[in-house]
Amino acid sequence: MALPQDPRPPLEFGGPLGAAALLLLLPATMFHLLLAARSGPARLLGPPASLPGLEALWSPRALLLWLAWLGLQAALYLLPARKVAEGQELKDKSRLRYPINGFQALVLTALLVGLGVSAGLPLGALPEMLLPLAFVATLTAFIFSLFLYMKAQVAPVSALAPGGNSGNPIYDFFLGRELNPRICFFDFKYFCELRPGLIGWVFINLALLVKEAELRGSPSLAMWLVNGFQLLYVGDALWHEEAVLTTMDITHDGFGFMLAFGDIAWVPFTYSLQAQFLLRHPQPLGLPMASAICLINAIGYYIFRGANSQKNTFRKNPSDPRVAGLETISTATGRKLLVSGWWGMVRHPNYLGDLIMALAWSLPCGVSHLLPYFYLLYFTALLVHREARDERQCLQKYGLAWQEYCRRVPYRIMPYIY
Ligand SMILES: NC(=O)C1=CN([C@@H]2O[C@H](COP(=O)(O)OP(=O)(O)OC[C@H]3O[C@@H](n4cnc5c(N)ncnc54)[C@H](OP(=O)(O)O)[C@@H]3O)[C@@H](O)[C@H]2O)C=CC1
Ligand SMILES: CC(C)=CCC[C@@H](C)[C@H]1CC=C2C3=C(CC[C@@]21C)[C@@]1(C)CC[C@H](O)C(C)(C)[C@@H]1CC3
Repeated sequence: MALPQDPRPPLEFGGPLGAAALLLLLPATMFHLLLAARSGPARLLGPPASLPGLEALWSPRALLLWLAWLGLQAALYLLPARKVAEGQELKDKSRLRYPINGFQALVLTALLVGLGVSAGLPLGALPEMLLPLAFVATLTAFIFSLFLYMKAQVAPVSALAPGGNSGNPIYDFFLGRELNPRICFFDFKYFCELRPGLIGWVFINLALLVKEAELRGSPSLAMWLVNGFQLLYVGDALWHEEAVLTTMDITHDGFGFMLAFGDIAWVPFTYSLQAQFLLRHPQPLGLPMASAICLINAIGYYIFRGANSQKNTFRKNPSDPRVAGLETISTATGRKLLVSGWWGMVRHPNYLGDLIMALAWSLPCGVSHLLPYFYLLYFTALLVHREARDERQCLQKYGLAWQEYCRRVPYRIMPYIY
């Protein structure tokens, strides 16, 4: 493994051509999945049974609902927070401050939706609006990314992200130029990463469950499992909201189309694919199988949470008794790397746990269709690519110490396999 010599970051995602292709491919894939999930054959591969006209995509009601949703989440973000956390140190040695009130936003949204439903709000009508909602979310992502691109023109150089400033407008629009774009205390990237899309995902799932109950008398066991597992995942992310401040997205990546579209459109409309599939393709699921799937999800969650918490605790305070006994290697930066505990098993144990959970989310959908396994396939590709990006950055940051870590912990994600 050679240490990188060139201080300019290499172009990622296939450079400008790859970025241009992804700008079209990502929204096209999302619409393909939405259409496939509602079609009889539910084919992942191959063209959808029919293409929607503009009237199926455009709806003023969907636009209003979407704007109200964004407004509500922005208002909840601005409410007084139980804690204000500091982010990682920036290039100019300053630290940004972030409100920790994401879980509170989830609970308040649930209360408001509950009140709305008891006042007659037809939650079961939401599944019929998914297509136009996804359309306005995509439009919003394009317009918002354009705003972010222009905002970066007037940002100081110290506010720019390490990548995303190649000079090629398509590449930079896709990757994002500014690291932490914000207006006053309102941080756009942090807000989008955890609020409208992630919370929206849970309520889309819930609406699909309600619709299934309307259609068939009660929700199926498979639908309960998918809703429960994904609610646990989102609730966990918001409960441990502060931990997102050390992820690659916040500390390294600029905020451009990739993350804006990913956060506000891709996450709610493609991560709810299993529940969308189950609404139109009910699957029988017995208790023994359901228990086995719950066990798989629990194992995945145990590894995911254990690994993420161990690293966060260690990064916050290496002398914390929960991590003080773990073996470490020193690096030239003064920071240490864990080489025992979860991080001594593979170099990305948190990815392993996340992938096991992804499998558990698809299994309730049976094995008759490939479509509900899209998340598992896409997520494997995303994490393998993300792992390679992270390794490159760590090698640059930690040099020989990282090489020593790779020697001591040879597997990346899956022990003895990868
Ligand atoms: N559901 C989804 O769509 C997605 C979920 N995720 C999940 O998000 C979570 C966060 O992932 P991500 O941001 O990619 O990265 P990680 O949380 O894995 O963080 C990687 C960083 O951890 C630090 N690190 C690496 N090895 C060690 C070690 N041995 N000891 C101490 N520190 C170490 C390094 O940063 P430093 O040394 O600077 O602290 C490295 O850059 C994961 O659980 C992932 O599965 C991610 C993407 C999408
Ligand atoms: C294909 C495409 C548009 C890619 C963009 C990728 C984004 C969808 C993901 C990048 C990193 C993410 C994270 C989460 C959701 C998906 C995105 C935005 C996350 C918020 C999910 C919940 C986890 O607990 C998490 C907080 C660790 C996680 C952070 C990274």
